[in-house]
Amino acid sequence: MDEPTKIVVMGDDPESIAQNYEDKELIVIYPKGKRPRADMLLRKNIVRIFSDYGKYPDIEDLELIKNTVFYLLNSSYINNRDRILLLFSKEGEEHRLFFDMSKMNLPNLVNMVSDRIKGEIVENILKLAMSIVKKGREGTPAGALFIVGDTNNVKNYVIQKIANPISGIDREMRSVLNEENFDTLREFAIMDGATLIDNRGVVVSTGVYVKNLSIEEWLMDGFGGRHLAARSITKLTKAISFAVSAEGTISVYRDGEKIYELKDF
Ligand SMILES: Nc1ncnc2c1ncn2[C@@H]1O[C@H](COP(=O)(O)OP(=O)(O)OP(=O)(O)O)[C@@H](O)[C@H]1O
Repeated sequence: MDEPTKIVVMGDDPESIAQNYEDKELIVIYPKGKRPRADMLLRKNIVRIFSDYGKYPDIEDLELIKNTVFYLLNSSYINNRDRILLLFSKEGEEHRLFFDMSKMNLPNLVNMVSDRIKGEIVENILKLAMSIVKKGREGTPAGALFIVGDTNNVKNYVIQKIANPISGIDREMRSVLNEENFDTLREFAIMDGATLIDNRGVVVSTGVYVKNLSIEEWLMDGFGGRHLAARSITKLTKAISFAVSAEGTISVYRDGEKIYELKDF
């Protein structure tokens, strides 16, 4: 086995594994409700990620591990040249998996849309979408629709349902590139309708509806309004759309096709 370039630690007790790797850089994923010990907070070679899902990795739960790797890849914690040693603790035992990312051919959303949207914008919209899944609306599930790029053209196909609620907010506070804005942006995004984001990552409108959805597609696909709108707008324009369903799935559309899906992280 080649030397790993990154070590990812997860499971019911990630810290007991992490302490065996004092001199290594680690990405430690904490399960719901587990807070880092003080000595872990002091360690500089640790990236801490908190999973709110409350699921513990099971040796058989490859779906969860796959989604964790997807998430790390699409949030740039790892890249497709890394060799990953994934360690997880389960009921006092340490299980090991080794992934050579260059051999895995995993869908990397950033690459799939790099001709249209900057990678850092994609990463942050994905993070914002995931925070909507995790936090919902006061504890109940919430959804959203982000329509990103080709904004002038997109405006021809949408209507502003209510006076644009975000227009009074400073431009800097409307940027998805600054994670400090996420609380505000999340509140606007979970309101009725879609959120338009320009190709600099600035939210330009919220509460817009995609017009003239095809009734035939609606009937044929059994799609809900949000997913049909997400798909339709990417057929009509060069925008990329991110639909966050109330069930917790994030779907990304380009040119009328779903190109990526993230769930159960
Ligand atoms: N044409 C549209 N343009 C923008 N947003 C829409 C449109 N239609 C529906 N939505 C938004 O999607 C929300 C959910 O609508 P609906 O339940 O029909 O969609 P869905 O695809 O089944 O939803 P979910 O994504 O939660 O599964 C609506 O409350 C509204 O905020």
